[in-house]
Amino acid sequence: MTVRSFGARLAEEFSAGRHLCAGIDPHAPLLAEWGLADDAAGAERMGREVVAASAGIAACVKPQISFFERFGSAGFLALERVLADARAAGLLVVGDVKRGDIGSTFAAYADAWLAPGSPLEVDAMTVAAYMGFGTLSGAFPYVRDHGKGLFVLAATSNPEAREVQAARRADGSTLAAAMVADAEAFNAAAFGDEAVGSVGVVLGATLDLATFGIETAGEPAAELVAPALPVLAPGFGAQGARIEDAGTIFGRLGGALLANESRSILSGGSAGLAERVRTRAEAISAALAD
Ligand SMILES: O=C(O)c1cc(=O)[nH]c(=O)n1[C@@H]1O[C@H](COP(=O)(O)O)[C@@H](O)[C@H]1O
Repeated sequence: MTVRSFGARLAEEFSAGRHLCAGIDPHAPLLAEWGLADDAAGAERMGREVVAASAGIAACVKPQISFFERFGSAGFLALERVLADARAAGLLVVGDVKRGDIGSTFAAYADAWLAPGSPLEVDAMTVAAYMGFGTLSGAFPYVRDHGKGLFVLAATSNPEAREVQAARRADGSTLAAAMVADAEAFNAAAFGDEAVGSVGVVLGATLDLATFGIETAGEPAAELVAPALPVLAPGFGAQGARIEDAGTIFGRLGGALLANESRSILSGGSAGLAERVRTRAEAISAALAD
């Protein structure tokens, strides 16, 4: 059986006009607001409700591992159930695990999150390549042959990002721009004949990307010449960026954009969740269609 690449599955979402990535971040105050206990069962319930509200509306969901990990093994079991629901609903899942390590141990993280049949199997995971892009190589067989994806932290949405990620390497490029270039080079080599690559980057929507040496000028259509670079963009909503401005913020990088909102979708209780997911999904497709 031919396995479809992660990029091909993303391309299908984008063609259907879906660009929202709904975050699953069961913060303690949000669980309280939902009338749920701050325990694994509460986190599971919130996660499964987000999955149900996102199916067919969002392009993907993004569970943040920390909120499950704090409950130990019960939290991991809760996450496994959320992941099973997402798979059954046909939703892409980006595991927000931000893994990074020397190559030999990073490979085991890749086995945990990307190996087909693993209890924690997701479609793509967030990774840190600050120990060198090559440390990610243990994940490449899953990406090339098993339809998996990576999102490499490049210019993150937090205010402290600049001191590290705008720093220049010996070759003159910023660390952030080098991550983008490495991801693009991987995609060109492994997925040159596809519309969308399978290795993407994380670029914060809160940033002036030009100051990180990342060029956004141009239209998304031009970027889709192939393979387009998937961009996971957190920072909308609670961190201050407006989803309506996504087209302006990302320019040519808007073609393969996944816009994430977590707290702004989750806050307000369970009752209005489906409506909040729907309005954010409509707002991001409108912003990128303009
Ligand atoms: O990799 C991420 O998802 C991520 C990268 C980044 O640069 N900034 C960032 O906020 N995130 C994650 O995106 C989510 C943002 O949540 P809200 O600020 O509540 O929308 C959290 O799960 C963060 O851990």
